[in-house]
Order: sequence, then structure tokens, then C-alpha cells
Amino acid sequence: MIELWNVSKTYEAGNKALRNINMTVADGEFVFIIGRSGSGKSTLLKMLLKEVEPTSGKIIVNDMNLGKMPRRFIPRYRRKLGMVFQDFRLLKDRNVYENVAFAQRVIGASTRSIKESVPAMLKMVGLSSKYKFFPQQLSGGEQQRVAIARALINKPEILLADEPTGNLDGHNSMEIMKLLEEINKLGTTVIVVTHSQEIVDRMKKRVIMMDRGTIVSDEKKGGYTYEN
Ligand SMILES: Nc1ncnc2c1ncn2[C@@H]1O[C@H](COP(=O)(O)OP(=O)(O)OP(=O)(O)O)[C@@H](O)[C@H]1O
Repeated sequence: MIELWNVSKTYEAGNKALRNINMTVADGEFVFIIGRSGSGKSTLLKMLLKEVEPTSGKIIVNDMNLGKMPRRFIPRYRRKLGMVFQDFRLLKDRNVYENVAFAQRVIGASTRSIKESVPAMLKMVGLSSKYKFFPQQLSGGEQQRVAIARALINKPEILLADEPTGNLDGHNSMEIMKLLEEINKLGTTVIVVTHSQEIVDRMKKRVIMMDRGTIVSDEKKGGYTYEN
């Protein structure tokens, strides 16, 4: 479970990015975070990754209080989180297989485990036949599938996606969303930041809307809304 208790963030320049945010995300939930530019969405994701510290308040992820986490635990903590970005961030000089395998090598996985898990993951994202392709030989949707495979290969408990379809057309965007939904059904908690109202409308998931650093609505699948 992810819990934010009265979380605020004021950047050095005096920008109030988050103002007294309270929210919880249960294990296995699928949540969209929407809101106009500058409303604090990326700041929130960066806090979950422990890249940005709150100015006040408490963040607890799977019973771990991030504010009290010793520095040496941070790399291990981050392995519980998978991250997907708008611009894919693949290694351009490595093929699809190597891009995914690399994430396993970094954590010291055995060659045997890599040889088992990478093909299985590529199958899941529908890229088995393109494992030797390089990123520039793939469509945007395919590149994002590789990025998703890489984010999932170490079996994170939570997948954070920051505008994962920002560079994709409507069809590819929905395909990526369906893939994220499948991943979620297998048990991973999924949090997606998006600007796309169409995606949010079609997916019928929980939607947290932010505005100027606050949560202005939190709408469940069933459709009820409450003000924070
Ligand atoms: N490193 C920083 N230093 C100072 N101010 C920052 C920093 N990062 C973000 N901000 C400010 O914090 C506020 C929230 O920014 P944030 O990036 O979280 O918004 P966002 O909702 O993700 O926006 P976008 O949709 O454009 O990505 C903005 O006013 C922004 O200018």
C-alpha cells in the first residue's frame, strides 16, 4: 500500500508543488493521475521514487516510511518500483533483448535466470520475434513495450508510468494501456500520469485529479467523486 499523509513540497525557489496531499493506493490498484501542467504530478512520482523529499508530511510504501529510510536501503527500495517514461529511455546501441537483460544484469541476476526470464517477458509484451532489433528499428509503441518489459523484469510491486503514451498515436496508446491493464491484473500496482482525457474515459479506472498542488477529485470506477 502507498500512503501519503499531509505531504507538501516547496522547492528551493519557493514554488509550492504539493500542498497537504493525503491519498492511499491499495495493493493491486490501477490509478490514473491527471491534472494540468505544473499541478504536481511528476513531483508526486519523484517522491515515491525517493528522488525528491517532501518538505513536510509522511510517505509510507509497503509499510516503509520513506523519510526514515537509511540511504543504503534506497537502491533496494527502488527495485520494488518499475518506471516507464514518455521518451522510452532505451539504450540505443543495444538490441531489444539486451535492453531488458541489462536491468537484470545490474542487480546481479544469473545468466541462467536472464535466459529464462527475458524471453518470457518479451513474449508477454508481444515482442518475441523482434528480440534482435535495435530501438531505432521499432515503432514508438514497440519501444514503449520494451521499456515496459525492462521495468517489469525484476518483478516490481509497483509500476509508475509518467506520460507513457505521450509520444504515441491513439491506437498505440490504447494498446499500451491494455498491456498495463494486463500487468495490473497479474498483481502489480499501476500508477499512470497522463494528460489524455480519452484514455482516462476509456479505461474506467480510479482517477486522481490534481490542480495547483492539491487533489481536487478522486473518482473511482463506479463514478463517485469527493472533494479532498
Ligand atoms: N526542481 C524544481 N525546482 C523548482 N521548482 C520545481 C522543480 N520541479 C518542479 N517544480 C515546480 O513545481 C510545480 C509542479 O511541477 P511538476 O513537474 O510536479 O508538475 P506536473 O504536474 O508534473 O507538470 P507536467 O504535466 O508539465 O509534467 C511547478 O510549478 C514546477 O515549476
